[in-house]
Amino acid sequence: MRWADWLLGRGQGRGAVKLTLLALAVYALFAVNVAVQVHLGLMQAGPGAWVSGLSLAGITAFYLLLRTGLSQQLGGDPSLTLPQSVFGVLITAWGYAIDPALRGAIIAIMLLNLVWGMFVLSQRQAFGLYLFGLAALGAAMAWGAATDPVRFPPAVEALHFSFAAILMTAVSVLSVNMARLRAKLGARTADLHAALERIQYLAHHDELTRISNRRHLSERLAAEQLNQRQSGQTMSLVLIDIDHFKAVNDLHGHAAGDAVLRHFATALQSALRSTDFAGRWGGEEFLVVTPQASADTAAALVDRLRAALAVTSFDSLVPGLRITFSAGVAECAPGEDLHLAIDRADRALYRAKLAGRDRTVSEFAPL
Ligand SMILES: Nc1nc2c(ncn2[C@@H]2O[C@H](COP(=O)(O)OP(=O)(O)OP(=O)(O)O)[C@@H](O)[C@H]2O)c(=O)[nH]1
Repeated sequence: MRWADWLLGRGQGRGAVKLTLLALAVYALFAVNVAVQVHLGLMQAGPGAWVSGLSLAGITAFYLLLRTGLSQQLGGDPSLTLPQSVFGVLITAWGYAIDPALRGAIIAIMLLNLVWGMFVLSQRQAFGLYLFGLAALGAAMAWGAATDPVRFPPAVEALHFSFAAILMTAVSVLSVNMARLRAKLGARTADLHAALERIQYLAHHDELTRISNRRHLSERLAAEQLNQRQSGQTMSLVLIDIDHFKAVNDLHGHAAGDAVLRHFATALQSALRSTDFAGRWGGEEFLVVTPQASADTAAALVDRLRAALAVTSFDSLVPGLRITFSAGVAECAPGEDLHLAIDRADRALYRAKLAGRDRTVSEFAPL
């Protein structure tokens, strides 16, 4: 709805603008009430106009700060809930001090000031606002009773203050409890977000090497195949298998084997171009996908990895340990069944192993 957008804006602070408009409506009705009181001779015109005018001007200023987004630049809480509540308390206490005709409504208005921040203020802020409201009302009543005991009979003021204190304390207990609940809920939501992020991470990554797992690779591969259909270009797949890895485990222990896998995955990631992606296909086997690349381009990537691995030292794990790998490269034509291409890469890898390991073999699609 366009007029609603104009009134409330479209940004993040829409909720706060809405609440401030509600406050503006309350103060406008309050001003109408004051005007009726003045008309009936129950209140003096001067103080009535001052209270209504200042409260409307103040809340309008808050509305403009929120609606124009200026409140976001002021730092602190962009909804300006605490300043608005403090303003409400001050204007209420001051209005009472200049004309006690507001006596009938004063407690209700003070309570409204406390309730206003219930869904935003922290426990400390809610408690502080309560003390401030009590002090401001007490000061207005005490000042009136001391300076004008005819219009502010001390006994009546004391009685009203004690009613206000009881009700404001009760509302403040509710408000502080609400803030505590909100804080708990916030912490729980943050925990859930963190858990969800962790689950999403684990769903896509191999826990040991921190690179993509087989599930994520398969998803990306399927997406890449769609791109490939549109571009009509060949992509290549490379299956890589670390040579004699069982011996690493058997001779140096499973922990050393794990560390070798992590080192290997890191070296593999650094050898990739920005468009390539790789992951752990299973055990000591890795799959590299090179979009828009021929088998020769993919083999060049494998050469880079072999060169990087040749200068990678595993001495910190096992002194003198050398790691080599075998690779099978297969081109995948647009629209070709991915499984067939992976099978071809697997066959090429097998041939590389048979031929003596530490080498790359390419297998091309049958014509
Ligand atoms: N440390 C460790 N070892 C693993 C992991 N996954 C698989 N392996 C081991 O990897 C080894 C694979 O051995 P094989 O399939 O016999 O192959 P290989 O010894 O590498 O020999 P070739 O592939 O023929 O060169 C097995 O000993 C598995 O236990 C892992 O996550 N951590």
